[in-house]
Amino acid sequence: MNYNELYQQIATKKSYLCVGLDTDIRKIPAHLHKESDPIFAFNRQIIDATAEYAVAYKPNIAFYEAHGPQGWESLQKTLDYIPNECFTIADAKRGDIGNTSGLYARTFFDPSASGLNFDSVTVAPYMGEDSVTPFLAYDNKWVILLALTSNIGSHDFQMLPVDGRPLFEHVLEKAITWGGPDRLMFVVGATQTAQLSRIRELVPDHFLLVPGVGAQGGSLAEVSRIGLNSHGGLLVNASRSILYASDGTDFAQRAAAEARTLQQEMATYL
Ligand SMILES: O=C(O)c1cc(=O)[nH]c(=O)n1[C@@H]1O[C@H](COP(=O)(O)O)[C@@H](O)[C@H]1O
Repeated sequence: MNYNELYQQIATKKSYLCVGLDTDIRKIPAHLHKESDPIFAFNRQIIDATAEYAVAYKPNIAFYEAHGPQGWESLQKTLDYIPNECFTIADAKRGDIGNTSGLYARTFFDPSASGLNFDSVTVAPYMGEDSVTPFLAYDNKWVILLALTSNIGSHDFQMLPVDGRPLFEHVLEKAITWGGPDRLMFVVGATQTAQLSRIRELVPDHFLLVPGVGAQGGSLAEVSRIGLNSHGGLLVNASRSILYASDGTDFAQRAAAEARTLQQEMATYL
């Protein structure tokens, strides 16, 4: 999916909601455990319930690969089920020496190799340019680079001063020389709004993937006030607050209600 198609979808749905498919077998409703593939059975109903409110879906790969081959199968079926108009994110946080990154890119971007055909993958910047550029070698595929993450550990390295400025600023400045706003996005945690104006100064046109509203307590209002640009420019993710709004047979209805509440708030900011 390209930049304009993504923006068009945001404008049409009046939403920049990304539903995170962090599907935890221990948290899904008991009645689904009798299904042959409980994870897919859960995801299918979540996708059906939220697709009118969401522009993107983000399966977190850990929740699938933890189950071995059966988990990869659930992931494949889930990806194939996501409506075509929605942007898809493999939240895998990969990155390694060049030839290894090349194989990670094939895993998520080359259906003839792996069966998977994601629009984007999350990548860690720590190993530098040659660990990131193999993901940029695929047409119409995106890298979503970790810039300033939502967790407390973000202070350990990302906020460390380097030449008088936090390390994450150097990551942003360097990375925009590798890919433009049509190929590269950045992860910025919703808990990091104190840094968001500065981030928007450095990358005014790039999309930001913003996780951390809902269960991690980030403010959609604050993120939107500072982070939106003329093309939307944000994908705001919520996972647990949508997926596990109920653990009963009404889980999909409750997920829809959560997604709708977020979408309606987003519509007021667009
Ligand atoms: O890359 C991510 O998506 C990510 C980056 C980050 O800084 N913080 C963060 O929470 N995430 C992911 O976003 C999702 C957040 O889930 P909830 O807190 O349940 O909404 C999880 O899949 C995390 O792995």
